[in-house]
This record gives sequence, C-alpha cells and structure tokens, in this order.
Amino acid sequence: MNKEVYNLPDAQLVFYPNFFETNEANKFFKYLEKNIPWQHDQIKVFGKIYDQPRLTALYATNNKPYSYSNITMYPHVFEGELLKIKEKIEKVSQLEFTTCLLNLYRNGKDSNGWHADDEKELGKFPQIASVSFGVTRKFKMRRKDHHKEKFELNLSHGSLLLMLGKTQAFWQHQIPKTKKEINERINLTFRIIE
Ligand SMILES: O=C(O)CCC(=O)C(=O)O
Ligand SMILES: [Fe+2]
Repeated sequence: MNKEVYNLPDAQLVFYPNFFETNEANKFFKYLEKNIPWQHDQIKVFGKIYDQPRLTALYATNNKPYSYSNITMYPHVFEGELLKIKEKIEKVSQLEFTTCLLNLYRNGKDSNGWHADDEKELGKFPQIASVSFGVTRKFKMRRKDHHKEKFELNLSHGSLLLMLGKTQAFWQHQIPKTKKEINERINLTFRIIE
C-alpha cells in the first residue's frame, strides 16, 4: 500500500492515497450515501444563522455529544459497514477511535471553512483519521500563527489521511468550494473523545 509521510513544522501527516481499493471504496460510498441519516444543521457565525454548507452525521461508541460552531451533535451507534471501516483504520493507525463525524459534500458549492479540530473534549493533541470517498477534493492547510505557511493534498476516492502529533494545535484545514461541476464526496473523520 502506498504511504506518504509529511513532516511539517509542528504537524505530522500520513497519507494513504489508495487505502481502500476502488471496488471496496465504491461499495462503501454507495452504502454510506444511502444508509447514513444525513442531517442538515444550521450554524451560527458572528450571531448570524446559516445553513451548514454540507450534510453531516455523528457516530460513536459512547453517547457523548460533540459540539463545534455552536452545534451540538448527538451520536448514533457505530454499526454495519461503518464499523468495518473503523476497525480497518484502527489497525493501521494503532489508535482506538470513539467518534466519527461524517460529512457529505453535495457538489462544489459545499465546503468546510478554516478550522482546527481542537475542541477540548478531543484532548490536548487530537489524533484524527480522515477517510474520503467520491470525488477528489482539495484539502488545504495553513499554520494558525502564520497563515502564509501552507500545505495541500488531494483527498482521493478511498484515501486515508492521518493527522497526528501536534497538527490540530498548530494548523488549520479546510475544504474550499470549487466552481467545477462535481459530484458528491463523503468524508469520515474519526476522533477520540476522552
Ligand atoms: O472533508 C474533509 O476532508 C475534512 C473534514 C473536516 O475537516 C472535519 O469534519 O473536521
Ligand atoms: Fe476538520
């Protein structure tokens, strides 16, 4: 399996571009698109209410809610194919995840703004595994204290990105909008809520 390691200043990324082979990735994409109870939340940014520019769902091994951008999400219990994906990434990452936030980007207008996954409940140095299915989207990173320091990757169908070490403490990431006419993408970010 191809493995790319990126040691950025205060961030460690490990990327497996073909973690799932194409047939398996196709099967997971179809399953998730159809079976996940996708929800469309509203977020509050500087006091104004907006539709979140993507659909989401939360799964966990416990019943601990997860809060970000003024949203509190309550988890479903891991089951079926999602549990298989979780087990496979736990084996390679040597981590045990409690929680998975799923994102469905319906087209190029859907996006995920600059943020770090650094909520208190994720601990001091959150370790995150991010699985992508569907169309390739650009994943951009920038240092929190120096926005000119940047990095980017294309997150392709069936890929796995591990964001390790101090990544969330020192860097932000985003999925920018694109003007291209593109199809759906599903992303799963596995996290550990202590
Ligand atoms: O869609 C992605 O690749 C990133 C998702 C993300 O950053 C998040 O859900 O926190
Ligand atoms: Fe994130």
